[in-house]
Amino acid sequence: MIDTLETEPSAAAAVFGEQLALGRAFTTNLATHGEELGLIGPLELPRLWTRHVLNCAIVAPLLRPGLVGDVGSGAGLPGLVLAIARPDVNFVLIEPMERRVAWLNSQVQELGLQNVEVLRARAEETKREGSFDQVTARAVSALRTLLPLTAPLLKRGGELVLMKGAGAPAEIGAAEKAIRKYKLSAVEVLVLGEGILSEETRVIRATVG
Ligand SMILES: C[S@@+](CC[C@H](N)C(=O)[O-])C[C@H]1O[C@@H](n2cnc3c(N)ncnc32)[C@H](O)[C@@H]1O
Repeated sequence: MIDTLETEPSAAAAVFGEQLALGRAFTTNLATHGEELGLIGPLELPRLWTRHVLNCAIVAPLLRPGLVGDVGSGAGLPGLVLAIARPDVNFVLIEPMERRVAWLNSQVQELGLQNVEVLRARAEETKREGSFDQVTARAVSALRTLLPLTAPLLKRGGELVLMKGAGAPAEIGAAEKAIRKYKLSAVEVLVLGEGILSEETRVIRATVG
């Protein structure tokens, strides 16, 4: 099915609230420029709104006021989408690729987002260890290799909110050593969007220290 910005309207209204027009504006920009800029594959364009934007936005209620780092933001998923949905939260989008950083900066400017800093860096080279209340990531790497990139960025008591596929429980099993090394507790898989989105979103959530 090819979706439009009107697909799944109740989920869209619930996750974006008053920010819905901005969420749609970002999606339109990404649909228009995403393929030529190498941000989104042609096969993903027909389901950009539901599978990518709404699937990211559904994570918004898990965030709390404070500073969130999004590792490997790429086209802005989930970081820019979450920054739109949660203007009460500050975000640092961490992305090493110049072209993607230029895209993220252009969207921050065009959409007038006041709560976003874009940082061109690899996560392990940011020098922002211990800075963030929460860290998000989506489609960057398997949990075992993602933890060394994300966990050190958190303050003590901070939280990882990592978007994952159906293999999330197996990823946790394979990451046991890293989970111990980074002193993660309350490691859990949350399934979001059940009965609201056509495709549910899975999140691995864990606390550090
Ligand atoms: C497959 S893309 C996913 C992008 C976006 N999160 C999404 O869900 O569409 C992976 C992104 O992670 C970035 N990346 C890879 N290694 C990284 C690292 N060590 N630190 C920060 N970002 C990294 C890449 O440049 C790329 O933009």
